[in-house]
This record gives sequence, structure tokens and C-alpha cells, in this order.
Amino acid sequence: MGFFDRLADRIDATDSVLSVGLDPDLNRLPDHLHDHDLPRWAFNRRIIDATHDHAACYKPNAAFYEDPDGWRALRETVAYAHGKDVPVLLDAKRADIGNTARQYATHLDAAGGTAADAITVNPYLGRDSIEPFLSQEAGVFVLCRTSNPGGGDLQDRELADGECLYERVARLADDWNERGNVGLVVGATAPEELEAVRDLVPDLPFLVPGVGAQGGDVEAAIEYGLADGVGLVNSSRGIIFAGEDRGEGFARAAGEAAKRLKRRLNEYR
Ligand SMILES: O=c1ccn([C@@H]2O[C@H](COP(=O)(O)O)[C@@H](O)[C@H]2O)c(=O)[nH]1
Repeated sequence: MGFFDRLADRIDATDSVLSVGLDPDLNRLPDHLHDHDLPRWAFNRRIIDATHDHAACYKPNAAFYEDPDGWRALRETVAYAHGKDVPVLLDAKRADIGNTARQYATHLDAAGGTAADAITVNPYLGRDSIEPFLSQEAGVFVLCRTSNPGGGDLQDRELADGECLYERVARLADDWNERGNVGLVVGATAPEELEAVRDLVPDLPFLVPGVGAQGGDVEAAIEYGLADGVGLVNSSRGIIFAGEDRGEGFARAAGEAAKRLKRRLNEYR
């Protein structure tokens, strides 16, 4: 079964389109977890225990795991999420010349890789640079209009024919979707662009980051992020660091935050 069919099943089972971002910043972990062999894994396991009923997906960002212990923590995390029946989207924003991209694509492998079910990729090196991802079963989310303040610096630029760069990326990604495994990343902090992209590509599911800590538009995330009910709205810090005290109660606070955001998202579904 392809990634988006599995995601659709998970969305039905949990009545949720919430993606819980697993970005375990070592400087923000509860103090008592630093006694563990792998503090990030100890943290993620507790977050998953507290949030999985509300999670359509987990989204670890590779930036928080790019060291030997981090890699181990990530593999444990993916296996544990799978044990709870939750798919995992690795936010790695990869792409490179073919030879290197093939190496990056092994990140998705169960043997030696992370065993993640989907990945984010950068479109700016062109189709061949992401072909090793497109040709797998895994979901491939192409960066289209990012949520950061500078997201428009290049992505909003008008091309000679009057189309914006992010619009061209959306149409290209639609062309690249030969196996039905392509989605787009469009930030909730850019609701007008979200609407424009949805008009261009009615059938592609979006990953919409930027609600919560970045203050993005929750209603627009749902209205434009879903294609036939399938898509993901992500919050990372707003859920995993919802507990202020950095004490034992952090996971409970995360669970409550996930439940709250799921309900809020569902008001617009
Ligand atoms: O356009 C983008 C693409 C990716 N991200 C990533 O999503 C999470 C958001 O974290 P919050 O704590 O909810 O702000 C993080 O991993 C980003 O790198 C994004 O924010 N915007």
C-alpha cells in the first residue's frame, strides 16, 4: 500500500490530520532525561506514549539527529512509532546530483537507514535530484512555499511568464507524481499562497508546517492543506515543549496540547 493510502487509513482511525513534530532540542529536554543513554529517544518515547492517539503522523526533523547518538535515537523512535501504527515523515529536505541522491535515499531503508515512511525534498536541483525518492513507495513532500520569514525571498519571485517560482514548483511536483506518492510543503504562515497552490494542484496532499510556535493560520491550513481529506498539519515545539516546567509532567502537557490542536483542526475539517 502506498504512503498516502496508509496515511488516509491513519487519518480515519484517529480522526486527526495532526503531524506531531519530534524535534528534541537537547537544550530543552527535561533535566531528568539527561541521565539516559539516549536522552532524545527517552524523550520521544514518552512523547509518543502521550500523543499517539491524536497523531496521524510523526515528523522528526533530521537536524535534531545528525550525530551518532542522534541516529540511534531516530531509529528507535521510528520503530516505536511504527509499533503504535503511526507513520513517520522524515523532514530532511534532501536532494543532490543522482549519485549522491541515491545515497540519501538509503536513509529511508529499513536496513541501515531510518525506515521512515516519507521524506521532505528540495526541488531546486530538478527532477533527477529527487528521482531516487520518487521511484520508491515512500511519500515525497516537495518544498513549495516554506513557512519561514524569508520563504518569499526566492519562492515568491515572478518568472518571465508571470508565474511565481513556488507555483512553478507546485506544477512540476504534480508532473513528478507518476506513482501517486508526491505531496507539497506549504507553510500556514502564507495563507494566500496556500490557497493559490491548492487551486493549481487540487489533488496533491500538503504537509502544512507553521501552526503553533510560528503563529500560522490554522483554518487556512485545513481549508487548503487537504486533498480529498488527506494531508498533514504539523506542530513541533507547540506540542513537545508545551510543558513549561521541564519536569516529569512534560509528556502529559504534550498529550493535552496534541489533543487540543487536533480538536481545533477538526473544527475546520
Ligand atoms: O516550511 C517549512 C518546512 C519545514 N518546517 C519544519 O517544521 C517544523 C516546525 O516546527 P515548529 O516548532 O512547529 O515551528 C520544524 O521541524 C521546521 O524545520 C517548517 O517549519 N517550515
